[in-house]
Amino acid sequence: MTDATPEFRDPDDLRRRAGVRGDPDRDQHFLVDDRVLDRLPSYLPEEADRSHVLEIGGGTGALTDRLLAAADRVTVVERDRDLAAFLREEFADEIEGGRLEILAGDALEVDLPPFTASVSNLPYGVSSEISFRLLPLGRPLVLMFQAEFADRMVAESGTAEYGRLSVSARHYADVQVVERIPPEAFDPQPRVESAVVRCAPRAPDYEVDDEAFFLRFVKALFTQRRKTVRNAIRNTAHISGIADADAVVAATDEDVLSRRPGELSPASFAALAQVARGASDIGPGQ
Ligand SMILES: C[S@@+](CC[C@H](N)C(=O)[O-])C[C@H]1O[C@@H](n2cnc3c(N)ncnc32)[C@H](O)[C@@H]1O
Repeated sequence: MTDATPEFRDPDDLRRRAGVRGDPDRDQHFLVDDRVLDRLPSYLPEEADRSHVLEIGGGTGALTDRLLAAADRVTVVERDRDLAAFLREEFADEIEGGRLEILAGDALEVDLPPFTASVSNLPYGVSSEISFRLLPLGRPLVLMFQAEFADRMVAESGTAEYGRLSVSARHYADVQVVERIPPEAFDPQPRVESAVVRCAPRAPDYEVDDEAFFLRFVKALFTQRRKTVRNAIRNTAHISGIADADAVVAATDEDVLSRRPGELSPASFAALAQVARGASDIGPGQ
């Protein structure tokens, strides 16, 4: 599996052999900086199970090559049929040896295999949807995002970047920006800086009986981020499904009600959601 001095395929050679330039309109920004490519697998938590690593968006395979050296098995999901066909040809030996599988299809739709970890340079247009497909599965993830998205994901309460994304991601994992990547590391270059986020799964330090309600409630309150929590609860009852918003307000401390949603920690949101769930008109499991 691992080699003391592994020789990896050159990213420029891969693109030449694939005969593609990369289409930004199809979220195709290929990593061409070898040092960045080398580092990505190393950001997995040390204890991560590397027996089956999932890569979303294989492109021309520069990262796939590194993942094959770091993992026992790799599955790649690639939506572009031509790129998927190229990967099958380029990595025919690895596929033949049972160490690599290429799934041609949309990562939002394909059945994902039971992977143990994922390292992916994500298609930025669907970063959020893919992340929230992966995070609930409770596996370690190393994901490349637009830096602005990554900053919102890891933001702490009380900061301008803190929002629904920060609370929802932290519900599933400890999240941390491990490296910022300049546009020059890609070809074609994205317009903005990128960042790598490590997601280490763990149970949250609070209890929620109804996860779907909790996430919907967080989403609802952040649609009113400039309002007080009191008004946000009242104004968004139709989104969160609360039948009696006044009862939720009456059961909540003034200290919480007078703050803005962006000032509440994830645990405070969870406590509030537990109260609100009791006053919601949606039956369990719905
Ligand atoms: C940012 S590129 C990364 C390519 C390669 N892993 C690299 O690092 O050079 C994203 C890749 O995802 C593919 N892609 C775009 N949307 C996708 C989707 N919904 N599902 C799966 N792959 C997708 C693109 O064709 C592209 O190859």
